[in-house]
Formats: sequence, structure tokens, C-alpha cells
Amino acid sequence: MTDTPSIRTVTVGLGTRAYSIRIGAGLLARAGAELAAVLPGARVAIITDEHVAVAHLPALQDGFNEQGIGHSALVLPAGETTKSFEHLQAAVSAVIDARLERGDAVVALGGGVIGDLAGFAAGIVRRGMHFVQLPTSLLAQVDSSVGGKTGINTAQGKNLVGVFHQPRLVLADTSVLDTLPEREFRAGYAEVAKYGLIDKPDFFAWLEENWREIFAGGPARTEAIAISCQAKADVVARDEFETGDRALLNLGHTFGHALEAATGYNSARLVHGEGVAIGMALAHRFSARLNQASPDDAARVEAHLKTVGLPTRLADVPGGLPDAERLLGYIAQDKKVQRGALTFILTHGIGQSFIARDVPASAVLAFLEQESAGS
Ligand SMILES: NC(=O)c1ccc[n+]([C@@H]2O[C@H](COP(=O)([O-])OP(=O)(O)OC[C@H]3O[C@@H](n4cnc5c(N)ncnc54)[C@H](O)[C@@H]3O)[C@@H](O)[C@H]2O)c1
Ligand SMILES: O=C(O)C(=O)C[C@@H](O)[C@H](O)[C@H](O)COP(=O)(O)O
Ligand SMILES: [Zn+2]
Repeated sequence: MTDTPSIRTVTVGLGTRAYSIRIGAGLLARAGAELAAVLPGARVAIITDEHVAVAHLPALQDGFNEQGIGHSALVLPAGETTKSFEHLQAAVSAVIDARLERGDAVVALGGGVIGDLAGFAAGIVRRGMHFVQLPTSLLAQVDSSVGGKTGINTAQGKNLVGVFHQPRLVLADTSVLDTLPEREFRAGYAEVAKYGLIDKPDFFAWLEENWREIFAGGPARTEAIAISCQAKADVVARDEFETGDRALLNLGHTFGHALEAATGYNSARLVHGEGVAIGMALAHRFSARLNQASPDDAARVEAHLKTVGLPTRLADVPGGLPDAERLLGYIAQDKKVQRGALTFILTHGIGQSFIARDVPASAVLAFLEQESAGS
């Protein structure tokens, strides 16, 4: 597909499984043509949620009709609890009922919840079907639609059941963000800031200067999305299955996932990006406590997250949390645990994150007790 000046393309370099992330306004209406260019003759099963269906499903279906692409649609409830066995079963059944073949495609139209669930279904029906991501939240456009992690949650922890299954194409239509609620935009921004905090201090400084323009829309927003996608594509191409430095993308997640599980995946109390924001603030304060980073850097991170309206403390989670010991129990289920030893993404400062293996559980517990007491 030839590029138009307003569409930017980032490539995820996975050899014969390489794919494009196309970013720009109006891509949803053109999705039929874009998909047909990559998967000629494929029929599709669209999986979406109730909010996104109202705002964007008809435009997608019109584009598929224009291209003569056969399609079905499954509309699921919105929210984190949809990443469950129950809704996985519904997604799998919908794809099989539509009699899609292995060479057809599952299309995720939605945020990260729909992307993770639909990707999992695509990865297991007929032992792996084509998968296309049409991310509609900021979080999905900068993070979850890229890299092939799919899955669902269980009561014991986040994303504990799933498969790696890469998409064939990602179409990030920036204009669909106009209907995204402000709280969800803010939550997605946490994952944008994450890329700066991992290893791009200049990007973090740029975000501190330009966040208002990113929230307002326009070129700064598209630039932030493209930089984020390039950052993630680079890591995924190096380490698709997280045997090495892909784990850095988990900055803030060891704590954040524990908070999501502890709140029962109740999106009214905490959404993923908010958990990541608190988790990143905690990771920086924990690093300072372990004398790995300066408290000034931890304070700078917290200040920026607070400025954009994100939570940064355990006390910011409405409705209260279990005690430190129970939170540690969720952390012990983290997928980075090796032979029982905890792994955290810590930092030496802004943009200087590193993977810390064998972090003593006693140190984590003492830190969480201190944070729970509000000091
Ligand atoms: N696979 C990965 O690499 C990866 C990366 C980051 C996050 N995740 C996962 O992503 C999930 C969070 O994703 P999310 O923040 O997109 O949440 P989400 O999918 O729940 O979407 C957030 C809310 O916004 C609504 N919405 C989405 N797009 C909209 C639009 N354009 N207009 C109106 N409403 C819209 C949704 O209906 C939902 O209510 C978590 O489950 C997290 O674990 C996965
Ligand atoms: O793609 C990755 O790798 C990430 O870690 C990105 C995270 O933002 C994302 O939330 C991911 O789903 C977390 O992965 P998990 O392996 O801890 O479930
Ligand atoms: Zn995340």
C-alpha cells in the first residue's frame, strides 16, 4: 500500500512475520482497502465492545462492504472484566460460528481489552488465524496493539492466561480518539510516559513540555503515538518473547498489575493505565529507597504524572486496598518471577530503567507497608 503524506508507517521487524503499524486520521474508513492489500480474499470476524460499536462499528462495516469483504460482528461488554474465560468463549464461538477459515482474520476494534481478548481467540482458533488490530484507545494505539501479547485475567492475577500471537496489520486511526473519554486518554498517556522513563529521557522532557498539546490533539499527539510505536516495535523486534530486555516494557506493571487484581479488575476503581501510573511512581520511589536512584527523580516523575491528572499513590485508589502482605501475594504471581525470585523494573534515574532480578520479598514488603501507611 502506498503511503499518503498524512499516514505514518512504523514497521515491526520480525522477518517473514514483519508487519506495519499505520498511524493517521481516517484509517478506519479505509480499513477494508488496507486489509485487502495485506490479506486478499480474507473474510473477517470483528470483535468490539459496546462503547466502540456505537461510535465506530458502522464506518468500519461500510468500508468492508465497499471492498466486498464478508464480515460478522460480536459486541462485548466494555471494561477490564471482559478479559475473562467467559468472554473468550464467546469470542471463540463467534469466530467458529462464522465458519472462518485459518486464512481468514479476526479483527479487534477497540481498546486493549478487546485487542488482548480477540488476539487470544485468533491465536487459538484453528491453532492460529490471522489477526488485525484496529486500536481505538490511546493506550491501544501506543502499546497494546503492538507486539503480540494476548490474553485474559484470572482472579489470581493479570494476563496469566494467553499466547504470543502477532497481528498482520495495525491501523491506528487517530481521529477515533475524539470520542475517547478523558479519563481513558489520561490512562493511555501513562504508557506514553513509560517509554520516556524506560530509556528516552529527552522524550520524557519533551512530554513535560508538550503534554497539553498531546491532550488537545493535532501534530504533537500523532508524534507521541508514532514515537511510542517505534519504541515498542524496536524492543519487540529484538526480543519478541521477553527472554531479555522486552521486560523493560513492564516498568510500573509489577506493582500496577497487583493493584488491578486487588481491585477485582473493577474499571470504575482503577483502569490499567492508572495502575501503571501508580506502579511507575512506586518503582521510582522503590529505586530511591534501594539507593539506586535519586529521590529528586522519583519526585519529578510523580510531579509530571500528577500534573496530567494521573494517580501516583496507593491512597489514590478509591475504596481501599488489601494490606501489604496480600499485595505481595499478587506480585508473587507476576510472569517475571523466576524460580520463586521476584523481578522488578527499577531505575537509576529518568530514562535509565533496568531489570532487577532476585529482589528480596522482605524489601518489597517493607516498602509496601511504608507506602500503605502513606509515608
Ligand atoms: N497486549 C499488550 O501488550 C498490552 C499493553 C498494554 C495494555 N494491555 C491491556 O490493555 C487493557 C487496557 O486497554 P485500554 O486502556 O484501551 O482499556 P479498554 O479496552 O477497556 O478501553 C477503555 C475504555 O474506553 C472505551 N473506548 C475505547 N476506545 C474508544 C473510543 N474511540 N471512543 C469511545 N470509547 C472508547 C472502551 O469501551 C472502554 O470503556 C488492559 O487489559 C491491559 O492489560 C495490553
Ligand atoms: O508488551 C509488553 O511486553 C508489555 O509489557 C506492555 C505492557 O504495557 C502490557 O501491559 C503488557 O500486557 C504486560 O505484559 P505482562 O506480560 O506483564 O502481562
Ligand atoms: Zn501496560
